[in-house]
Amino acid sequence: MTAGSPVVRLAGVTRSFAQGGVTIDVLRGVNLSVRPGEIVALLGPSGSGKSTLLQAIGLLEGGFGGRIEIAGIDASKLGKDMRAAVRRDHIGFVYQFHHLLPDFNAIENVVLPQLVADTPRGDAEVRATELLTALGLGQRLDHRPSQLSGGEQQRVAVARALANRPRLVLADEPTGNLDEATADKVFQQFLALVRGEGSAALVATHNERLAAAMDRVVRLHDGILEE
Ligand SMILES: Nc1ncnc2c1ncn2[C@@H]1O[C@H](COP(=O)(O)OP(=O)(O)OP(=O)(O)O)[C@@H](O)[C@H]1O
Repeated sequence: MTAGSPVVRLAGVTRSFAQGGVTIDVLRGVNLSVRPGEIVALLGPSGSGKSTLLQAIGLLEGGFGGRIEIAGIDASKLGKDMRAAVRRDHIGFVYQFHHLLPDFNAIENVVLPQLVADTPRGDAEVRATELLTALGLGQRLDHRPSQLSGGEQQRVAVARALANRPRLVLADEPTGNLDEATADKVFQQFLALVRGEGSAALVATHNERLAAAMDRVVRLHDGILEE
């Protein structure tokens, strides 16, 4: 990938689901470019296909039409293993519910994805400690998820998403599960950290106020993306 080339480039991305003999066209030709370091809000009503679009970009499933490029790699025609490799090397995920491993403490949850990416354990622990400390969790490193508040759990999930220095962070309602005050605080920390790391991000949200804090807003409407 050359310096200025997009982290994500979608051209004519489609996705349909067959349900009880009826086909719903959820994505009907989505075009999108995200530049390195750019933080983009993905707005759209419930059921408009935001999660489906993040799944396309996250290379989690097949079944999409059109072209999906991640970090200059045409992922549309890759098999499952190659898609997993692109995902591991370039993408971090934050979900509405944290999906942390319950039997592992905060630092281990942030170390594990780095071990999967062949980072030596010592380096992975240093990185995890730095990220968690930057998120205000320096005193919570050895707490398991059940010993953390909802906001703290989401911050561990943010640290985990950034652990492998992804070029792209995909976030699906990352603070949708938190009360408003906590959501605002966690979201500001998320934005500051992503900006500091220089990662690009695409953040699905219903929240216009959070969207306004990002660099650009795109909206899904009738299966098409509008600026
Ligand atoms: N695996 C599936 N099989 C059938 N239909 C699906 C499947 N996944 C999603 N859909 C349908 O696709 C549409 C878009 O769903 P999606 O979850 O992407 O919307 P969303 O914008 O993320 O919604 P929300 O904001 O409520 O999370 C919905 O009508 C949903 O029912």
